[in-house]
Amino acid sequence: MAPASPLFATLYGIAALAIALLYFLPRRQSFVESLPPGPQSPSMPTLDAWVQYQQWGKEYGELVYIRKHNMLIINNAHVAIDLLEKCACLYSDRPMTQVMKLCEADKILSIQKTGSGTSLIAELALENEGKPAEIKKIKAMGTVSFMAGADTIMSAMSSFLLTMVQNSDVQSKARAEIDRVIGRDRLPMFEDRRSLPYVESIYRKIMRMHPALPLGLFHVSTEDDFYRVTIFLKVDVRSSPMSGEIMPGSLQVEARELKDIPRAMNRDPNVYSEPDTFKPERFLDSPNRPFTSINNILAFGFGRRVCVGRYMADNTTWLAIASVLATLDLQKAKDSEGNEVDISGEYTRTFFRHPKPYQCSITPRDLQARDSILATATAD
Ligand code: HEM
Repeated sequence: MAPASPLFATLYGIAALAIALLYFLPRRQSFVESLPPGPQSPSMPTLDAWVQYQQWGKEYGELVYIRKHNMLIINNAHVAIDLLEKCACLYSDRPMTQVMKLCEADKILSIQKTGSGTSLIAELALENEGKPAEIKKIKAMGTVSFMAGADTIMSAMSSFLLTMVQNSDVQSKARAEIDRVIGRDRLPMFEDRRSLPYVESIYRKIMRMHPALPLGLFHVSTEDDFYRVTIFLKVDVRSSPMSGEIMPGSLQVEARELKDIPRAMNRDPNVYSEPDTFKPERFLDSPNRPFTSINNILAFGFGRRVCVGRYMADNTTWLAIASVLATLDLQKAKDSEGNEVDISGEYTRTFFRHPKPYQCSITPRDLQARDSILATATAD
């Protein structure tokens, strides 16, 4: 075949360029417009941040983008599952500031890494086989787990105690269920759990209404990504930078730091009617409830970063709740004239959320309950 003349080659080139421009430019524009909405240059809340985040969720939608801080706030459980679980390989890093590095926080497993398997600890232990110093650091994970576990379970238990003091009718119903199913001769055991739906509902309700970490923990994305936009844009994203900055003209959905807000998700009025009212009965309405998967307890977070201590936390908290209900009577405290002392029900406004100190009365239900409690102290 005869070679094309230079004139034809030039004309073909111009035509191809024009078609490419027509094809790309409108989409580039629509992509830029498709960045999630959010407040412009907001001042970021330091106390009760979840309240402001939830408010932004109401104003801007389930994904709120804070451009100034390069941060996405996720207020909706379905979006959190789509991004943090279904695309977990992209959204499972943790933020690491210079100050954290200077404090050697990059050695703490729960703040690291990447990785491809399901167990980060196992992966690191294998990588560091034969290096005692590194293995020692991996073992230090136990200490971090203790810190992560102690405050969170304490928060759940404090919320439970406060809620029972404020709702003695709920306490009585739970106690009646335990007496009917287990009797009075022994304390509840794990084997009893599925026979105690009302107690389970109380536990689930506490975890829903009072997540110990109402803001969750930051996830950081390691690559650009698109969500609910066309495949065409998805392909183009591969050429865009991973710096986490929005580059002019790059087709990038900004998703560097993500905050999932368990508190907002747990109080989503589209999912829960009267989300702020403590009514465990509502968990009993559908056939499987309240015994659904532990994955439905959003307070434990999402994806590859989901709380590693959640089975321990779930069992420990449930057993403590069931044992307290079986043996103790929780009431408002009384002053010297016999009047009930009011409880403000206020919570701390910081990272770990706890009820503020309040007065209450905790006594054994009766002599039999007292004996059951004392027997645990002498049991083998
Ligand atoms: C009621 C009790 C607990 C609650 C509500 C809770 C909640 C959470 C949440 C929200 C996260 C972040 C998840 C995410 O980023 O998506 C987390 C992470 C973590 N939790 Fe818990 N937790 C509890 C108990 C425990 C216990 C008992 C342990 C250890 C024995 C523990 C160890 C950890 C660790 C090590 C991480 C970091 C995991 C990682 O970054 O890969 N937690 N927890």
